[in-house]
Amino acid sequence: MLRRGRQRTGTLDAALRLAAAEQEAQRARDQLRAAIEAMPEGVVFLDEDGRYILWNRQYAEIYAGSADLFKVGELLEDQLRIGVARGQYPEAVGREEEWLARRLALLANPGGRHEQLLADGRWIMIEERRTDDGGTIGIRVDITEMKQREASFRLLFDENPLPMCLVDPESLMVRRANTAACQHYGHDDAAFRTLSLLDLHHPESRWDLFRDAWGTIAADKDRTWRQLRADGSTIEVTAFARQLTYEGAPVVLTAFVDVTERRRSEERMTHMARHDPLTGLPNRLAYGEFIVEAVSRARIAGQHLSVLLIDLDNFKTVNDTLGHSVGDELLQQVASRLRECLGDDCFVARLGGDEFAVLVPVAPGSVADEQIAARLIANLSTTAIVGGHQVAAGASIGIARMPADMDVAEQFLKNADLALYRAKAAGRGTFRHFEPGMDEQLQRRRHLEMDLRQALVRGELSLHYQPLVNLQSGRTSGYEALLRWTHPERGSVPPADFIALAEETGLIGDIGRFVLERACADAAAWPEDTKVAVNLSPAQFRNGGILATVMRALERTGLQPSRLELEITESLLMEKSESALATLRALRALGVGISMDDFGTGYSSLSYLRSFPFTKIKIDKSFIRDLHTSPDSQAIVSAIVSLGRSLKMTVIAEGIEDPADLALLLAEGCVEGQGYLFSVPLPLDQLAPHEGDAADAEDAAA
Ligand SMILES: Nc1nc2c(ncn2[C@@H]2O[C@H](COP(=O)(O)O[C@H]3[C@@H](O)[C@H](n4cnc5c(=O)[nH]c(N)nc54)O[C@@H]3COP(=O)(O)O)[C@@H](O)[C@H]2O)c(=O)[nH]1
Repeated sequence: MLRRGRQRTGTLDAALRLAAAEQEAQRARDQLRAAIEAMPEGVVFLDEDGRYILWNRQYAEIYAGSADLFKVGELLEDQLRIGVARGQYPEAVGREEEWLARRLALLANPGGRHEQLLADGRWIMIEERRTDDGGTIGIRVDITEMKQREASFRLLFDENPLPMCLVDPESLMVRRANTAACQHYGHDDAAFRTLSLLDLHHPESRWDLFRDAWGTIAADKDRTWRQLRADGSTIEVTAFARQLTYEGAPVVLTAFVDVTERRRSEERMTHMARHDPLTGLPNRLAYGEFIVEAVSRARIAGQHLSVLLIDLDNFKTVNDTLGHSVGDELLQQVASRLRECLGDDCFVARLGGDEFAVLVPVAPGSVADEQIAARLIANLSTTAIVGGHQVAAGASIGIARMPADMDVAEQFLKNADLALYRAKAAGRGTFRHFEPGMDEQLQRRRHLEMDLRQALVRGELSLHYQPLVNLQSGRTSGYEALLRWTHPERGSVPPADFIALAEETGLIGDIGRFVLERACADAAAWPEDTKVAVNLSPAQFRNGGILATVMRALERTGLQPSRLELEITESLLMEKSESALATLRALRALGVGISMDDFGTGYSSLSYLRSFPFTKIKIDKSFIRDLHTSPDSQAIVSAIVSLGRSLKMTVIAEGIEDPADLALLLAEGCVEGQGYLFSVPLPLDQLAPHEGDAADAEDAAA
């Protein structure tokens, strides 16, 4: 009884222990289930044969297409087969057995991760591991969003028209390059993967990459680099870099914008802004900048500089007579000659028009600047063939020195300009140094110019007339028209003080027209046999239109062309201008008389007499002034008178003041005379009756 009782008690205990153990196991299973249900991933437990033990709701949701068949003890392999049959795995379609074999092999050797595409488009990442009891725990993570992001990135990267690379931030090796990068650099993707960012850099600018520091680039800083293409050509790119993670590793996404063309056009624009397009020389702007820097450097270093301001003597004539294209070609040739003549240490620029400037470093006390100026003048004076014509540019040069003349850049050119003005006034083809006081003279000249511009408008210009007397008959054969300027404050301004200024400033055009029209109009009222002589300056020929001006004056006033005499000087013929000679011939053909003024003062007067058939030669007053006391002057006057007779040209002597000189001229047979002995130049309303005055003077000479 007791034994049976003990047996019963033992069985009960065992049953109780079992129940308790089962309870414990159930509690553990419940806890495990609760734990895996709380996990966001799908979780599945399989036994050592690959049969289902446990899975959570997320797992069932992922495989909703076959979850109805999930049962404890069922083989995962069977579920996979059913899933394949139901079309749950698109990657298996058409190669079902192969897919299953691969999947089961992964299941049999768990430990890694792989991805799986489901029929509804979701991507699942599977990670399987062995458990201690030989079973398997499987984790399923929905990576659909990540896969979409990756696909978008790939699309953005691969299809991007901008060249892009993924670069390893440590080694700078290119991990991937997109199609645009392959096309742009000329490397294929495989070649790219063997290159580092340094290999893309131009050897001379590799330092840029180090200087920019990769860390700085990665910190969203954009840089412009010089790089090389596969064919060796150089390009300039702006690189945009951003740090990101690619396939689980940090990379720097680098996009390159090719700025080669933009840079080139910027360089072209900068070059154009600072260079003269015609000659390629630096322009006034570049010169101004250069001189400021050079002066400040020279001041610090105690060096000396000279500015040579060059103005071409014959440019305007070439331009006006041969046309602008010849003028342009002349400027180009001058620029080449300047480059050839000057050393590398000289800076040459075209400041505009026919004005060039050279900056020359000189040793203290040296006259190297003068030697250069002389060399340039000699070179530019030699004839060149321009547009099929023989042309000598000729040049005048103004020199200013630093620090001798000043040490401020702005004053440098101004002083050279003043010196240039002096060089031109000295007859051109020469150079002059700046001298203190020049500025004051220039100011005076500018004021005079301003007043002269107003003179015509305000009616301050008028004509005086000086008789031209027939020495044999004593009759007044005509009058020379001489310009007079009466300024309200300056008073009477002599022509010698303003004619040259009018020529240089171009005002001679308007003034010359006024003189011609006034003189023709006044002469039209004189007796029919009385002529009028009008002075023409070479500048009126250079600017063209003189023929038309004369014709218009004759037409408007009705004066017979044969009653007009134009006085020209040798300087016009010295210019050897074909067009000036052609104009003279046309005027002569009209019937207008042409008189050579100041004869004997030029260098080769006789040769000019062959260039053109003058109607009259006027012996310069310098030979008449001392005629009766100078045997030399007598010989010259005698020669000119006989020359005129042989060439059938009337000879007139100007500046007759002394009756003794008149007597000698009469004895030589000089035809006409002019001078204070007969009359000073007078206003129209004070002209004496023609015949009386001259006869009186001749009586005095007898
Ligand atoms: N292009 C133009 N030039 C002109 C015009 N009007 C004048 N001029 C030129 O200016 C120069 C000075 O002229 P001006 O002061 O009028 O002197 C003239 C005469 O007054 C002077 N002269 C005349 N007789 C005597 C004399 O007996 N003695 C003496 N010392 N001087 C005298 O000579 C000047 C005339 O010279 P020329 O022209 O050579 O006959 C002068 O070069 C003028 O040509 C103008 O409208 N246009």
